[in-house]
Amino acid sequence: VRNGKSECSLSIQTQDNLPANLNELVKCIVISSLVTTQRKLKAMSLLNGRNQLARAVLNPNPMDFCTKDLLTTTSERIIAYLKDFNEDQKKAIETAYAMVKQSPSVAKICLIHGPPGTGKSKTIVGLLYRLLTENQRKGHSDENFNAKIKQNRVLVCAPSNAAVDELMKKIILGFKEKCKDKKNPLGNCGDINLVRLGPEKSINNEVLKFSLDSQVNHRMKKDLPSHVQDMHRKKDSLDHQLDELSRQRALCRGGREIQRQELDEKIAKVSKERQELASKIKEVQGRPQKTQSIIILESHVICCTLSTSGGLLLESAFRGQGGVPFSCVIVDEAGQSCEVETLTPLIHRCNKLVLVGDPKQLPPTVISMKAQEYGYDQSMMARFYKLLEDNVEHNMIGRLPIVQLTIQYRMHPDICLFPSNYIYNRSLKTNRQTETFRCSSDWPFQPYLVFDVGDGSERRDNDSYVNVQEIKLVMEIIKLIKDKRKDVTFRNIGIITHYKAQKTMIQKDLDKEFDRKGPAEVDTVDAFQGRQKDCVIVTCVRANAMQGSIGFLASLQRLNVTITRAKYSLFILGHLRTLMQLLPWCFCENQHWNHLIQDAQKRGAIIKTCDKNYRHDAMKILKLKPVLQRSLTHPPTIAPEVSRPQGGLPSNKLDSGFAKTSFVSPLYHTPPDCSEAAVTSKDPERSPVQDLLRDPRLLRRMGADANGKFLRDPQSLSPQHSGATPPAGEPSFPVPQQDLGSVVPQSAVTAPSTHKPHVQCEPPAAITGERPGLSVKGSRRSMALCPIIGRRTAVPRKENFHSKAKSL
Ligand SMILES: Nc1ncnc2c1ncn2[C@@H]1O[C@H](COP(=O)(O)OP(=O)(O)OP(=O)(O)O)[C@@H](O)[C@H]1O
Repeated sequence: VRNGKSECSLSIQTQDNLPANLNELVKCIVISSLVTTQRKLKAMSLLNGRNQLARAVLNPNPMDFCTKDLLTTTSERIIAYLKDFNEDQKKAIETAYAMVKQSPSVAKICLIHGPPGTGKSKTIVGLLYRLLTENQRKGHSDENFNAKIKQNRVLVCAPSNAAVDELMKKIILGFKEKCKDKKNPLGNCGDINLVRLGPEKSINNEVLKFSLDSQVNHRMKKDLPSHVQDMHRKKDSLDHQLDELSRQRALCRGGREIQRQELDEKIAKVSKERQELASKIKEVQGRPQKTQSIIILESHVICCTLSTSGGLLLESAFRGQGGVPFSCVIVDEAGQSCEVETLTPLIHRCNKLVLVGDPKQLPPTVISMKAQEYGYDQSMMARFYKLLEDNVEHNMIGRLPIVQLTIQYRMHPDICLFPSNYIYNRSLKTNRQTETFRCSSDWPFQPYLVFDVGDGSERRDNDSYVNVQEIKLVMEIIKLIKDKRKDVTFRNIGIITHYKAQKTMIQKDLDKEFDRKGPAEVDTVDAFQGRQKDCVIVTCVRANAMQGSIGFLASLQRLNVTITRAKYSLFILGHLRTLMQLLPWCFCENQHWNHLIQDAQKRGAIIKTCDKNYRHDAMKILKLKPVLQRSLTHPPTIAPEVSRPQGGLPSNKLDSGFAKTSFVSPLYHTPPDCSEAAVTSKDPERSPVQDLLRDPRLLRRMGADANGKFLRDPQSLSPQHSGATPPAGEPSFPVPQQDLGSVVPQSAVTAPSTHKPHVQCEPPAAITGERPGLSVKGSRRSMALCPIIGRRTAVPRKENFHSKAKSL
């Protein structure tokens, strides 16, 4: 600090396009740190020499993955503990536990696949409990919590700080709750020792007291003589003074030159004093490295980002200790980290890797198209998953060696229905209690509706898009929700849009309407990954029936995250003709939205609307009169014991008198002036693939002859999911055909045209370089400066946890 100003020296090397004798000011922007990249490089270069898992990672075969058949003996106490878990979760815990208990020299990987809300974090906590408590009871050395080398130390990582912190909150709650003697806990987190590595500024306040730095500070201060403690207090006070002076300096604008100078001088003086004091403290109390190492060695669970696990801190703490420092490495959100990032914690030579995640949700964010071409945006978990699925398909193995979590605790069953059938091969079921809560009459709104905003049109806004009509409808819906439920707050409603310009405009309207106390949070789908809201409104924006391109909206993973965030109500707003248009030049582009819309159509969940009816049509989100209400998805079924296949409870049992209207009322008929926006499908029973097969160009591309006979396997172009929306009448969609007429009259139904002229088609997102929440131009600029961005900065997820975590 010189004259009250912070200065730093930089050495800049140029590629000779700047004159060497440049005397002008040069503006420098820090684009990114290379630390993470260096760690990834290090992990790759060390992989072969250090780790027996290397072969399994590079050239995996099914034997490298552990299966459910590994049996372990379980104590009464563990059996009692596991009562809180469902069967899948128990299997996952037992499988991973058995793997860790195998000889440390046997390299093995355990894959735990958990669709949205299926309790991945809960399962990790259960696994940690299983691993860390067994030995304590048997009087092993781990009972001594000061033991330098833990028998059972676990490294828990996730790709982002936010994800690590969210998981940590659950670990803390889980272990504190199960502490044997709460008044005399054996560790700093119930009966275990827990530490969070990483810079304090990136750690969530709720878990900050477990950070390595605060534990080091606490321990060092505690053991210090009183005069050093005084020095610490003095330093804290100088910090405080500096903050205050800087604040005054920032406010001192205009022509107050003398005052500014005085403040600058004071700041310089206090800074100098603080710096000298800090050096003195270091001198007298010694370096914190030793304390850091002790805390790390004493910890049972070490939590950090994948990148931090490759830092020098862990390496130096374990140097000279001998043996492998961890009994296993657990990676949460493994579907969201790049391969090389996932390699990082393996530098510690641990042979047991547990990957927990969902490759069917958003993959790692990689901006560079080139990097994407080389598969850099594919996670290790996704690669393993594909390989194992291929093995099953080719009968090389009988079943997938992946533990699947299949019971979800988040969504209303009507919301869960489509993702379960289409994305998760009909395997995702709703926990019965969750179903009862979600269908409760306390919640006055319908669970699942798709609004066809037929008169909406997209407008380019710089490098993004807006759709003003959809915004109008969003506002009508929000106003209605707010009107009906005064208790609905910012935390309860999420508005998801894929376009920055739309987000900004909605935010402005919300601020205006609700005086900045907006009842909803607006953001991109990427920001919502891992989070949930009571009600989610999706505005799709794209409405370009002439071109049909929907950009990055088309990705199945993005669609999946978009439609699986809501607990009670999901309202999707879009221009359905654009969304379901199957493009002749890119068969795959809109196929997923096409399926979603066809499914909604079969379930009678589509509401066609246009400008003059927005307010009126928004009312249709209200639940129906009890006598007329029925599940949109299923007739009543007898629920099996724990959970049952998708479909709401017969809502007439539960819904109360909030209703204003009914699905069979004329309200739901297409108003005459909306006919333009008819939802299109020639034959609702015909699958989109069948429709496409009529197009000779597509037939050729799919390897079929003019009669539609396949010359090669059409699977490569057909939806990759065997759970694709089945034709009406199949058991999973038992809505009778006549239901369709009550919402969208059959007469309005026409086929999506696959014969648009090629020249008018906009290139797909992959070509335009579109990125979620980024402007097109912005992303190109980023590509030039920063070829690869491995991680998005995630926003804390799972807001429902906050209230509990406050009591930590
Ligand atoms: N066996 C269970 N019994 C009761 N509730 C459960 C069970 N498993 C999970 N839950 C609840 O389901 C919710 C979601 O759990 P969790 O956060 O662990 O899921 P997740 O798979 O990590 O979610 P996400 O998809 O957001 O990553 C939590 O409120 C949790 O308490």
